[in-house]
Formats: sequence, C-alpha cells, structure tokens
Amino acid sequence: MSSDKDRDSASSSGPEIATPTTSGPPSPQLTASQQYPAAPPSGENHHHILILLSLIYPATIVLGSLFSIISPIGQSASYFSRKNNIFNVLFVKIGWFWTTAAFLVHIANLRHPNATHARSKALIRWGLATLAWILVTQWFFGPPLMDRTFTGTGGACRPNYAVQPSSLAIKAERASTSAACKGAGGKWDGGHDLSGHAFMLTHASLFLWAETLPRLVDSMWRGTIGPRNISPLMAEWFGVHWFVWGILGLWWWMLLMTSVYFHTWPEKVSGWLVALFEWGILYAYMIPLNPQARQWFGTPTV
Ligand SMILES: CCCCCCCC/C=C\CCCCCCCC(=O)SCCNC(=O)CCNC(=O)[C@H](O)C(C)(C)COP(=O)(O)OP(=O)(O)OC[C@H]1O[C@@H](n2cnc3c(N)ncnc32)[C@H](O)[C@@H]1OP(=O)(O)O
Repeated sequence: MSSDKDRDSASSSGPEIATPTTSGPPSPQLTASQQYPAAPPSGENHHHILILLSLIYPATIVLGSLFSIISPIGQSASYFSRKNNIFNVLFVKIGWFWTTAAFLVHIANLRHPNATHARSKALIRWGLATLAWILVTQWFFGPPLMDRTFTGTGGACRPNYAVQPSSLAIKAERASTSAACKGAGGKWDGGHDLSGHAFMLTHASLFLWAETLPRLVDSMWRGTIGPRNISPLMAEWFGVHWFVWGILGLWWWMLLMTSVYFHTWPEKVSGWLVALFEWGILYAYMIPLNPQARQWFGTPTV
C-alpha cells in the first residue's frame, strides 16, 4: 500500500481526496454477479460533493433572512432570538472548541494505512483553519478583522454618559474591539458589523465537511451500496460520525437562527463570504488542483 507521500506525488492529474482502505472495499476484479460498484466514489467526486454541500450555507442565510421578513413567526421573539439561549452560550460562543473536539475524534479514528502521517497533515490543515478563525474573530495584530471592518466603516463604541460613570464611559470611548466595548458598557454602533456567527458557523462547517467527507462517503457506500453489514456500520456511526454530524447539524440550525433573528443582510453575507476564503483556497482549489500543495498539506482521508 502506498503512503500518502507516494500517492500525492503520483497523482498530478487531478483531485484525489480519499485513499483506498486496508479493509472493506472489494477488489476491482469483481465478477459480474456482484451487484455493487467495486469501490467507493473517488476523490474527484468528493471534490464535487464538497462544492455542492458548500451551497447549503448561502441557501440557509437567504432562507432565514426571507423568513424573518415575510413570516410573522420570524418576526416574533422566540427562545432562539435570545442571545442567552443555551445553544448559543454553551456551544456557539465556544464553537471553535467544539469543532476542534469533533475533528479530533475524527482523526483519532482514521483507518488510513499510514494514520500517523495522515493525522499530522490533518493537524496542519486544522492549524490553518484555526489561524483564519483567530485572524477574523480574535486578533489581527491588534483588534480582529471583524472589529477592524467595523471601525473602518465608521463604527465606534458609543458610551452612554447618562447612565455610565465617567471612568467607564471614557473606557468605552477608547474601546477598539466589540468585546472591550461591551465590557465597558458601551454600544458598538454605526459601522458594518460583519456577523461573527455567520462567519464562524460557516467556516467551521466547511472545515468539518472537507475533513470528514471521504470517511462519510466511504461509510455510506459500505452501508447502502457496498457489501451490507450492519454491525461495522453501527460501530462507525457510534464511534466516529455522531459527533461530527451533531456539530454540523447544530451549526446549521444556529446559522438559520442567526439569519432569522440577527444582523442585516450585508452583515450576514460578508460573514459568509469571509468564511469561504481559507476553505476555498485550501480545499476547493489547492488540494484538488495542485500536487505540490498536496505534498505540503496532505489530503483529507478515510
Ligand atoms: C490525536 C488524538 C486526539 C484524541 C482526541 C479525543 C477527543 C478530545 C476532546 C476534546 C479536546 C478538545 C481540545 C480543543 C482545543 C481547541 C482550542 C480552541 O479552539 S479553544 C477556543 C474556544 N473559543 C471559541 O471557540 C470562541 C468561539 N467564538 C467566537 O469566535 C465568537 O464568539 C463568534 C465569532 C462566534 C461570535 O462573535 P460575537 O457573538 O461577538 O459576534 P456576532 O456573531 O456578530 O453576534 C452579535 C450578537 O448577536 C448575537 N447572536 C448572533 N447570532 C445568534 C444566535 N444564533 N443565537 C443567539 N445570539 C446570536 C451574539 O450572541 C452577539 O451578542 P452579544 O454581542 O454577545 O451580546
């Protein structure tokens, strides 16, 4: 069985995301009497599936925003319109932690023949995704990009002199991040407030899809098209997929709620667009199309 490195240098002609597995898929020399395809879909198909899946997120933003405009339910307050709802506080507000945990469970269970090498490359890709998340939401040589966008488009922290003690009001006036402004009791007001939720939920979901898709497709192939055997499939589901699917499902729902209850159209769209950046360069362009990039960053695998 060839290693990731061998495979990467050999495959210069097109996308190759998944690798063959050591156990499971039947050999290509199947007799005509066998009713299922000889192997799970190839890496090239994964690339196309991934691009299609990425359309879920703009569609969700459009759907939620339209719903908030035309439906009375969308306009009325609900549990999910509260900032302190439990899913927001316990999950989205520390969303990169949960995304990382689901990703770690996935890579801990890789069945790639050279899993150590595959894991180290996967951790490099996680590092790039983490860096993108940090630059946009936490720190960009000072305030993060989302706060710089806000102040760069005329926004500022407005103190409320009427109710705030003057020391806090001065602190608010000087705040250059939304967190500092909130901490000083000011109002983050007036600029383009790129939706951090739209960014993070889309960015994290696209990362998880890209990393886990080969394994998900492989498991589905085994369960529905390939040789049917329910117990390994159950082990797959309870051992690996439940966490990733749970997080993907919750991120989708919270993006829908953000689209219904929070932010303006342009703020949600800019959050989504910024989320495409790192994912688009790495997973939609470099890994499928550039053999050199595959050497450096590896390819998501089963
Ligand atoms: C090799 C083998 C391994 C084996 C392994 C086995 C398993 C091991 C298991 C486990 C180990 C795990 C190890 C992990 C290590 C990881 C390291 C880390 O990553 S630690 C980082 C954690 N920190 C985060 O994750 C922060 C994430 N949060 C953020 O970045 C921000 O909060 C962000 C961008 C999501 C949101 O920022 P905004 O809330 O300030 O801004 P806006 O989205 O524009 O929202 C404006 C307002 O609208 C509300 N809003 C918007 N949408 C809402 C919604 N849907 N629901 C409620 N409110 C909403 C918001 O709550 C906000 O309100 P308001 O300003 O707070 O008052």
